[in-house]
Amino acid sequence: MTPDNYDTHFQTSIQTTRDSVNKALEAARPTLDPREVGRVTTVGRGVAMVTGLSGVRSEELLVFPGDLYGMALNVDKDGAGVVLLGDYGHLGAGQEVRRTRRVVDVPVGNELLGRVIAPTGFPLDDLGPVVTTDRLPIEREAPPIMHRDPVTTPLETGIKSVDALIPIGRGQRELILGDRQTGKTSIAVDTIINQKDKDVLCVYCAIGQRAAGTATVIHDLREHGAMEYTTVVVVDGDDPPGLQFIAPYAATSIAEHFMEQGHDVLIVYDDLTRHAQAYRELSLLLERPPGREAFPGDIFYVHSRLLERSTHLRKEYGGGSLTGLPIIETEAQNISAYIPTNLISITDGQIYLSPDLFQKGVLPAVDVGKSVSRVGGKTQYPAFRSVAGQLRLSYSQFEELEAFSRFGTRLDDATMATIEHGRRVREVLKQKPFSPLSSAEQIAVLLAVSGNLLDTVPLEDIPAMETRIREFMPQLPEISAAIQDNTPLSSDQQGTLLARMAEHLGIQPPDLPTT
Ligand SMILES: Nc1ncnc2c1ncn2[C@@H]1O[C@H](COP(=O)(O)OP(=O)(O)OP(=O)(O)O)[C@@H](O)[C@H]1O
Repeated sequence: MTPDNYDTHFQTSIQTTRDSVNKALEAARPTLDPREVGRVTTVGRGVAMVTGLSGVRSEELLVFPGDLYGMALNVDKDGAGVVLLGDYGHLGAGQEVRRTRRVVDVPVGNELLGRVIAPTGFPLDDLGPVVTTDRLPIEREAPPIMHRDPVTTPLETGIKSVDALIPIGRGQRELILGDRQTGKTSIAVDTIINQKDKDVLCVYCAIGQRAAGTATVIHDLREHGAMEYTTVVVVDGDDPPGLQFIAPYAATSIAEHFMEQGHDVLIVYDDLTRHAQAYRELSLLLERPPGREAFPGDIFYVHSRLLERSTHLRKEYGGGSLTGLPIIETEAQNISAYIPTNLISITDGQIYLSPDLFQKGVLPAVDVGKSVSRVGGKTQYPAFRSVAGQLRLSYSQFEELEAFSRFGTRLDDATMATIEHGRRVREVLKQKPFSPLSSAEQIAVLLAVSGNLLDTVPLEDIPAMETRIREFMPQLPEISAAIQDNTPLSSDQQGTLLARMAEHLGIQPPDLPTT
């Protein structure tokens, strides 16, 4: 090697060594990952107080040891009150807590259809992990008023007493309330089952229910093929109150994602009484001042900001809709208690289920007098309205007359006829669970009873008559055509339909000429 060559070789090897030393230094340099770490001071039932996190924001997600997450709810200068979102048995004072700088969010997307998940997105079925590309925060602003359109399309429940007397529209919020075991869940589940082939996606959110009750609902949905278009969000009564509190918000974000893609969506909150109780528990533990019935002062806001997210979006914003069916359990039929009155004033109507009617076997036990739908009437198909328009009024009048007749008063023939007719209407409105009727079938059956066709039929034969009318439906295509054309049934058309049904049933209708 010449001295020149030697020099070049030496320089190159020095450079190589320098490069590798630099590389090694770079790899060994500690990366600074600033983390704000605080300490737990106390742990209560489902809440923890933490200090040392000066920058923590309200509703921020915090991480505790053992992969336990919490949501900061009370933030003040001395520390933060945190709602725990998981099993907190291992947590104690002095343990570390870290900020995440993000809010609580939930996976969203079509992958969730058919799944049963916790409000955190954790799978509760045996279908493997929930893998979605999108996530949304659980707390989101409701769509602004300029993004909203009037409610115009009916949401068919398949339940005669609801569709005929208290119709619901897509984008409406209709409260279902009643004492325990009066059939509240059944109405909601029947409505979900009736959305099959109607292009409506559903989210059922069980809050604080018995595990057995929720399992039955999921079984019923599976059995009737409704899980294909439904997501179930479950939080048990035994779960921490923090999880119960976030559940309806998480479920709404899942539903909103479908709505923003242009789908019509139905969400059931079963039930918001448990949700209010969980929030009351958290608020009392966080030492917030109690108000009426010991609920915190912002309980109205908690529910209104949830239900404001139900709406019908304008076409420019996707045209989807979110119909909300919140459920509330009353105590001793007291619908003027704090939470029921709050929700009655937030929603666009209510379906009240009466324990008295339930005991008498009038099922579903819908109390027509105390139920109302403030926007759904406008969405009813014109063909439906032409048959059921007067039904609500005449049914209420019948109920009054019937109550009066119990005093043993002697009644004239016309009044007796009205009562007998009303009894048949009531019999027709009875319906078993999981037996939804299409709108056309409902119109035919209601036409038969409102056209006095069934007045001579004994009460016990009414269900059989209804079955025969439904079987006869394929021969009454006019009804389906009127629904499709959005036209009412003229009195001539009604007369013809009644005559054909009378002939099929072998009944002499009172208003048709005898032959
Ligand atoms: N239309 C109906 N016909 C016959 N039985 C019904 C009808 N609706 C509900 N039931 C029965 O009534 C019982 C109570 O129904 P459901 O569980 O829906 O009531 P709930 O008010 O939601 O109860 P909870 O207070 O436990 O939440 C159930 O056994 C159900 O099968």
